[in-house]
Formats: sequence, C-alpha cells, structure tokens
Amino acid sequence: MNSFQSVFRSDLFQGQTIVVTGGGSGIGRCTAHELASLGADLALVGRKIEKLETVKAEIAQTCGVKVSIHSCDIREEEKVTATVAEILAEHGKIDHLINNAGGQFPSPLSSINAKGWETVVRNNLTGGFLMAREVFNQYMVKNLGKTDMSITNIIADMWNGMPGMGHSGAARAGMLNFSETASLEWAPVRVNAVAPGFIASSGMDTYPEPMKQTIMQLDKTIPLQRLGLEAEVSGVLAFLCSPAASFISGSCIRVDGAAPNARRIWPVGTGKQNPVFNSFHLGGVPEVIQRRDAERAGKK
Ligand SMILES: CCCCCCC/C=C/C(=O)SCCNC(=O)CCNC(=O)[C@H](O)C(C)(C)COP(=O)(O)OP(=O)(O)OC[C@H]1O[C@@H](n2cnc3c(N)ncnc32)[C@H](O)[C@@H]1OP(=O)(O)O
Ligand SMILES: NC(=O)C1=CN([C@@H]2O[C@H](COP(=O)(O)OP(=O)(O)OC[C@H]3O[C@@H](n4cnc5c(N)ncnc54)[C@H](OP(=O)(O)O)[C@@H]3O)[C@@H](O)[C@H]2O)C=CC1
Repeated sequence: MNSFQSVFRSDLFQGQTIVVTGGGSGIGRCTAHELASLGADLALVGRKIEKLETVKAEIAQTCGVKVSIHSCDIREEEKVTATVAEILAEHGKIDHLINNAGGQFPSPLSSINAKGWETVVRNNLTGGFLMAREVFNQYMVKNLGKTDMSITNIIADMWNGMPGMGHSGAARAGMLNFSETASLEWAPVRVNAVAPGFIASSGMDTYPEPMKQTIMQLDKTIPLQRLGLEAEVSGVLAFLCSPAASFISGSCIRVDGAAPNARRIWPVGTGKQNPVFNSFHLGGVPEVIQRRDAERAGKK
C-alpha cells in the first residue's frame, strides 16, 4: 500500500491525534493509512512492535504526520494506564480513540476451558474498556465541551449467535452495551460501536485453512454477494471521528453487506436469478405452493 485514497477531505483531521489499537495489521493498519492521509497524527497500539514499526514506515513514505507506536497488551491494566500516559506525553492530546484490537480462537463452546474463555473475553471486552477508561480519565474528561471527541469500539457481526465464536460473541455483546452506557456517562464524548461482518482482512489469515475456505464461499449467502474490504470499515471509522457524525453517539453501525438480514429462509437477491421470488410476484398460485400441494396430494 503506497498511498491511501480516501473519499474524505485531505485536511479533515489536521491537528488532531487519533489512537488506533491493533494498528499493526488488517483493519487497524488500513484505518491508520486512511486517517494519516487525512492529516491525523496517530498513536498506534499493539502487542508486536515490529508490526507497528512497519506501518509507521509505510505512512512515513506517504505523508508527514506524526506517528508514535506503543507495545501494549490491552488486557494488562497497568500497561494500558502507562501507555495512555505515554501517548499523552508524546502528543499532548487524544481527540479520538479507535478500539480495534481484538481476536479469538475458533472453538465449540463445549471445548472452551475457563482460561480460554477468560482470554477471549479480556481481549474483546476488558481490554477495550480499559483503553477507553484510561483515555477518558486521563484526557477527555478534562477537556469536555472544548472539542468534538469520540471513542469507537469495533465489535463483530455475531448477532443471534455464531457457532465456534461463543466466547467472542459474548464479549462483543458486552462491548456493545458498554458503548451504550459510556455514551450516557461520558457525553458529550461520542461513543459508538462498529460491527464488521466478514471482511477479507489479513486477520482472516490467522484462521485454519478449511475455515478460510468456508469463509471465502460465504459471499453467496451475503446479500451484497461478496466479503467486505478493510477500506469499507476504515471509511466508517473515519466518518465516526469526523464532524459529519457529530450527532451520532450510542449507536452501532453494521458493515456487513446485510448478511444478518438473510436468514437463509430462501435465496437472497431479486429478479430472474431467484426462483422463489419469481414464483410469487406474477399473480395466480405461486409455483412453490402448487408444488407443495402436488406433493401433499401425492402422499395421500
Ligand atoms: C466461524 C467463522 C469465523 C469468522 C469470524 C468472523 C468474525 C471475526 C473475525 C475476526 O475477528 S478477524 C481477526 C482475526 N484475528 C484473530 O482472531 C487473532 C487470532 N488469535 C489470537 O491472536 C489469539 O488466539 C488470542 C485470542 C489473542 C489469544 O492469544 P494469547 O497468546 O493471549 O493466548 P494463548 O496463550 O494462545 O491461549 C490462552 C488460553 O486460551 C485457550 N486457547 C488458545 N487457543 C486455543 C485454541 N485454538 N483452542 C482451544 N483453546 C485455546 C487455552 O485455554 C489457552 O491456554 P493454554 O491451554 O495455552 O494454557
Ligand atoms: N476481519 C473480519 O472479518 C472481522 C474482524 N473483526 C474485528 O476487527 C478487529 C480487527 O480485525 P482484523 O484487522 O481483521 O484482524 P487482525 O488480526 O489483523 O487485527 C487485530 C489486531 O489487534 C491486535 N491485538 C490483538 N490482541 C491484542 C491485545 N491483547 N493487545 C493489543 N493488541 C492486540 C493485533 O496485533 P498484535 O498481534 O501485534 O497484538 C492485530 O494487529 C478485531 O477486533 C476483529 O476481531 C470483527 C468482525 C469481522
């Protein structure tokens, strides 16, 4: 990625500092490029410093914004407190926090032990809470009303449950509720959630090959007929930090191609490629009903 072409105005975040957790790969890396291309100074947080160094070097090739990098496991309370203090010492301010770091291991519920459950809940709920609390307490609460500030929590499109993702789904549901409560307690700081569906991100490479193959074939079940792109999430994250979203708080924006709307009762899409849809908008007795009645009659 040599340069990021954003749809937003190139000086949108000039003079602002934005913290992106998980900025070393996938959606976080893409978001870092997008925000930097819009003039934001960045603080990138992740466990592996080498990944953050690479993204910092990539951004340095394309724009002159300030980028600081911070090795921190967001599950470690003391480390999070120290990291936010470090960011403030370097940048002097935090206008927006994008709580993107997260992840899980796929496993059926019956095989998850207490340590594994705890690991994933800490990664996708406690860690985001700690980051948000520290950014709010150390900076935002002292600057309320002076400028538009926001916190955006990445969750995941796991509505109605997802086999293999029980621990993560429970944590993400918690993160959504945390976002809603924080939007009440911390106003006028805007607190929102973004729920990506299946995104073809580098994060997908962490899954075993058979699962990746299954995910690649999910495009047929998604109404928009494809997986999402990292940039389609980063665009929404940039929007939520921008003045265009100044009256949006306590919300969750889904970025999922309408995947949860397709309940797999019948095929998705309209027009000739969808035999079920065709069968009942032409008037008369739909073909499916005729077939059902014929089958029933045959069974008598
Ligand atoms: C079904 C479709 C799936 C699509 C989902 C779509 C939505 C979501 C998409 C994404 O999230 S994309 C992002 C992808 N990236 C990741 O998910 C990150 C990959 N995972 C990790 O980095 C790590 O697994 C972790 C979750 C951060 C945990 O790492 P950590 O180093 O902290 O823990 P470990 O020491 O490895 O393990 C601790 C503990 O957890 C249990 N455990 C770990 N792995 C497994 C496993 N594969 N199966 C069962 N249990 C596991 C276990 O109790 C570990 O303790 P020990 O046994 O090692 O003592
Ligand atoms: N791709 C998808 O389809 C979807 C992704 N999501 C979520 O979006 C977010 C980004 O995912 P994606 O870019 O795809 O995947 P990645 O695995 O590429 O990104 C996750 C990032 O989070 C960092 N991270 C993970 N755990 C911690 C931790 N404990 N402390 C600090 N940093 C951590 C990782 O860096 P490091 O290893 O250096 O710590 C990594 O850079 C995640 O929360 C993911 O669960 C949600 C729905 C769908």
